[in-house]
Amino acid sequence: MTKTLQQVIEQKNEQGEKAFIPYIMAGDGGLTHTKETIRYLQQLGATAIEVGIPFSDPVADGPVIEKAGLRALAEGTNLRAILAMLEEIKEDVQTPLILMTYLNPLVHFGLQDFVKAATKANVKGLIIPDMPLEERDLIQPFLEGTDIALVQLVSLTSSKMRIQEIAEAAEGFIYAVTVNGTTGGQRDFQDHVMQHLKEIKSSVSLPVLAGFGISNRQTAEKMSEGIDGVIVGSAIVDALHRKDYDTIEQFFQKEPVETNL
Ligand SMILES: O=P(O)(O)OC[C@@H](O)[C@@H](O)c1c[nH]c2ccccc12
Repeated sequence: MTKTLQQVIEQKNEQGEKAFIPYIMAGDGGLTHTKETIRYLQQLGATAIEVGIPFSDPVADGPVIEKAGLRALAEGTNLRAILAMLEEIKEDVQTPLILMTYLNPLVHFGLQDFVKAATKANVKGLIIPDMPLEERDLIQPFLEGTDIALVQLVSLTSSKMRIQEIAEAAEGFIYAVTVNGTTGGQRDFQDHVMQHLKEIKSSVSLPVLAGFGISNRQTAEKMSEGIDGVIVGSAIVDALHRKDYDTIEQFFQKEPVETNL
């Protein structure tokens, strides 16, 4: 039996390392490129990889990811093709894959069919930012008995009570959103963000990872103090688009690797 997303993150932490989850947009540069990118990030030592499904109305996304999504859609990328591609490479990919998608493409695909296809493609986690906790029964019944974790987001404005509610339902890890707003950009984090992250960490048993606005190694290290790791999206998506691999590799401890990119 392969490890769950939560186990993989916990194992990383037990080794004294923070989890690092890069986000990529499926189909940006074409699906063959996405395939190679997944292999590359696995080789670099990503703890898991968050794979974004392009969508025309990405309400939580800032300009970098929105544009990447539009490029992917212009390439003709769709959910079915992405799942087929992931199934094709599943034998070579041990790094857990987390799909990040808005609800609309899933409903369009059919939720039950989607879960079946995602299970076949060995997907280990799911982030649906426009599906509030209260609506999770839309998909949760189909996820029972699979090892796909439905990851929940906690925001800066979530109350203690809300954090508790979310923590009870959450799986995999808690995604602590570090800004009020959309993905991307280089931010000056306020001190209270660190405090907020530590509070979340002290009130939940799942691993806590922070994401939104982390654009370099230094910020990644600072944000992960006292919690279990970070997620970086826009900085990775932008660097991949510019073929700037040094920027990507700065986030990893490891030596540079051979790549077909
Ligand atoms: O791009 P940033 O600021 O590094 O943030 C991570 C983020 O991109 C990724 O996790 C993500 C992309 N789209 C999302 C929508 C909602 C929640 C999270 C996401």
